[in-house]
Amino acid sequence: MSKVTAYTGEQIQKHSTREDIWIVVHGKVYDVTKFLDEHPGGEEVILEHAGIDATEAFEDIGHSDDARELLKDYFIGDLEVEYYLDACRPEFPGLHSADADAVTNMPSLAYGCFCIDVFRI
Ligand code: HEM
Repeated sequence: MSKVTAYTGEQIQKHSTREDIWIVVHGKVYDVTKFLDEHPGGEEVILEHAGIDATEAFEDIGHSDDARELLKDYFIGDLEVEYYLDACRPEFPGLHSADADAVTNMPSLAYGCFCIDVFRI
């Protein structure tokens, strides 16, 4: 099985233009450059989340199961563990500790620091 690449917040933030745009949803990184034109909700809302975590916006809209399936086509890797948690990286808001996915979908802990505080909440 091939290893999934994990990207840091800094790496992801470099891809924040219309020509090269990555976003993060539930700890997974997506290259949505080719999807921008096709997004039924328009490109503007995706551009607003260029290079950052779009989980909250994605969920607030209440995307369909089809939309969630579609995400898979654009998957390029995981968000590195240390960027998962707001507490660790306030400048790159990751998943919130209350989000069960943050724990269940967490990639290998081998990727750098881990913020233990989340489990105390
Ligand atoms: C790669 C990420 C995304 C994918 C694959 C995606 C996919 C879709 C799809 C398939 C729809 C049609 C309705 C549905 O099936 O739910 C949709 C609608 C929409 N999406 Fe996204 N979306 C993404 C990211 C976002 C983000 C980050 C926002 C930020 C707010 C957003 C906002 C919207 C809005 C406003 C609509 C229109 C809803 C409506 O007019 O009924 N989407 N999206």
